[in-house]
Amino acid sequence: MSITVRAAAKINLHLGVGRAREDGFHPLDTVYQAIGIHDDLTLTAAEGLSLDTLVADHIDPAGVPSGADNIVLRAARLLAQHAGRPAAGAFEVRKDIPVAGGMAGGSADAAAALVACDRLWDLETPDDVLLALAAELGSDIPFSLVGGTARGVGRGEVVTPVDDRGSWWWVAVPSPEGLSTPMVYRHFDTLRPDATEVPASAEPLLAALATGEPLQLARALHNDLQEPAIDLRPELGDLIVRGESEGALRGLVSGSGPTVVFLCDSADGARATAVGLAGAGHDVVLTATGPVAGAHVLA
Ligand SMILES: C[C@@](CO)(OP(=O)(O)O)[C@H](O)COP(=O)(O)OP(=O)(O)OC[C@H]1O[C@@H](n2ccc(N)nc2=O)[C@H](O)[C@@H]1O
Ligand SMILES: Nc1ncnc2c1ncn2[C@@H]1O[C@H](COP(=O)(O)OP(=O)(O)O)[C@@H](O)[C@H]1O
Repeated sequence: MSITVRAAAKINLHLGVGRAREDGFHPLDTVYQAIGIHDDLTLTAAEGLSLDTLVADHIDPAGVPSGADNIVLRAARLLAQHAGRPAAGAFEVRKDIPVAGGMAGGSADAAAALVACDRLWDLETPDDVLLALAAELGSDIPFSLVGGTARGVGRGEVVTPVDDRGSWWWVAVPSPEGLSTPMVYRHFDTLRPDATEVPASAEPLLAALATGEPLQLARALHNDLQEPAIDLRPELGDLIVRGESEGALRGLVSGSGPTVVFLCDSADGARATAVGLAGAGHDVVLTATGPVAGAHVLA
């Protein structure tokens, strides 16, 4: 018996970051959107626990831990422990989400693992319990379960779906080398010693989202981690300028980077931007729409 669960990449349309809390995490006011770049996880009944990872051509397999450090196995163990049963099953993960790219690929896999184990092991875990286990594993993981477009507060783990009237076209350009999330947050602390306790509010972004107008959304996009990410990787600034000159409405670093996403006005606009960026020498250029669903079982 086996089950396949699909989980999506996320981008942050708004990422307001406040001064670090005593526990080291930063208070956030963020708006996540799940977009159509996916990892698919298949779990097959087996006695032991195992993991096989297959990656798309644009992903370096060396970046994905193969053993107990993989967040898929950590998620399976956490749910098994909670349910008081052994963690058992053979996982196969097909990755298309850039690794260490600011698109929450690991979080998507963890959310998919929680959903797959819950089904295969017949646990019927209540949603609030699954969300709490997800938050224990990582700040972005509750959103990977929920999907769509949602506001995240706290350290990003307290997630509420929001009104989104649009169907938005995105072009995503990953970098060959990932960027460490803790490193980018630490660099934020260095560059912004004056950061306020309360992060920049997501309200203007939410108002733009509700209009369904790409130009309004383009104007409202905001990411407090963009400055530290560009300071660590100056070429990201050049990439944003290039994409905007190829017709995108606005370019933005995705989360902690280094993936850069471009909002386009239409399918044609996205195609033209993608062709322009490929012509400028970017080997990997992905096109996607959002919002899409959170972790869900494929029929
Ligand atoms: C920056 C964001 C924006 O959505 O995403 P990515 O760019 O990584 O995808 C998230 O805040 C990443 O969330 P996630 O990757 O789940 O982080 P966690 O595993 O919980 O934490 C990893 C590390 O990031 C830092 N961290 C994370 C969240 C937060 N609100 N403040 C932090 O300072 C801490 O150093 C923490 O030890
Ligand atoms: N299943 C997984 N997929 C990707 N990365 C994983 C996975 N499990 C653990 N990791 C580790 O998590 C780190 C962050 O990965 P990822 O979630 O892709 O990036 P980001 O936090 O930038 O969104 C990776 O560098 C890798 O060491």
